[in-house]
Amino acid sequence: MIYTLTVNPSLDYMIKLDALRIGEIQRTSEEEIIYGGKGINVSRMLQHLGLSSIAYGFVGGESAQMYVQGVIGEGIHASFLPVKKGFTRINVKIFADQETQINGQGPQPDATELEEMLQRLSQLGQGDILVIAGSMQSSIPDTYYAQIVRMLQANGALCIVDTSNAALLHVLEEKPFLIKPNIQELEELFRCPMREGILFSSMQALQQKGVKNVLVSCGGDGAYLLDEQGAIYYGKSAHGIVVSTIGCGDSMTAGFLYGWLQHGDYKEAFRMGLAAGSASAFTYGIAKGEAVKQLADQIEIEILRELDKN
Ligand SMILES: Nc1ncnc2c1ncn2[C@@H]1O[C@H](COP(=O)(O)OP(=O)(O)O)[C@@H](O)[C@H]1O
Ligand SMILES: O=P(O)(O)OC[C@H]1O[C@](O)(COP(=O)(O)O)[C@@H](O)[C@@H]1O
Repeated sequence: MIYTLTVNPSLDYMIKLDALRIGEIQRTSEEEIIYGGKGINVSRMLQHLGLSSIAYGFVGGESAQMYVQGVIGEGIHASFLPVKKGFTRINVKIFADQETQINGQGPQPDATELEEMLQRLSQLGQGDILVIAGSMQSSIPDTYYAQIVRMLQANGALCIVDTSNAALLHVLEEKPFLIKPNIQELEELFRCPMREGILFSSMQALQQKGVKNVLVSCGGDGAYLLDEQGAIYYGKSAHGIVVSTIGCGDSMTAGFLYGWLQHGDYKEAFRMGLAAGSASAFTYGIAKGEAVKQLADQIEIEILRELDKN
């Protein structure tokens, strides 16, 4: 079974403005609430591609009910733990001449609540896949994701992680199956701009720590994959009219997982990841499965380095 974990889900309040004018009272021209958060977006894209998953996470306060009902209403299997302190955050996504995002803090799980989640996750084992995605609230130790990956991999489950900064650094030590930083997150991690040569050596440094596959997304510039056999691929994004880039990374993670489960091949997984990311860029929200499959044929992938023969 596939599981996703979103420790800090969000009601994504998507609003359209002609232009964003700081310091003024403005009225929206369109508005919508999307039940967001990185893991949930992964579950949603998997569902659109025909794969079911169970979404775990923490919710809190009065916004929790709206969130959980919204997610379940979409047919996503959700099992969220209530947190006493704080409320499920509302992330404001402004579409004007540019995209602006203001992400909230979210509910603060305490030690007992964090332990309860670990108990729940400890049931996963051989044949299960957990996708952990998103940032963590300040009450959660930086080592929490690493602790989860250690426990699950010892049980025989496979882990995919999309996070950044200290949480990502700790996770690397546990050698997950896949990480998917974007280029900015990689630059933050290595504290330097990622020109091509540096990018490859950085991806290899991450793999030397034990991560099997490193997928680095670069927005409209496509993505790079270093697979577990040492091959490096570059894939271009598809061309189209960009509507919203929110959820592109999550779509890419889901597409990659889908492609890998379908074909057992990293290049095909990469193709589906790129197609899913771009399809969501051309959609307001997470793209439908049909749109992803149509784009997959147009995705061009270059092999930059062949497989390691040793
Ligand atoms: N402007 C865009 N045009 C086409 N495809 C895009 C665009 N932005 C993102 N994508 C696709 O989605 C993938 C993930 O996007 P990215 O913005 O790098 O992720 P994240 O949301 O994690 O920052 C990219 O590698 C690309 O395939
Ligand atoms: O957990 P974080 O890093 O605060 O991000 C949460 C936000 O990320 C999203 O999942 C979108 O993520 P991506 O654009 O990186 O795919 C939003 O739905 C949500 O508001």
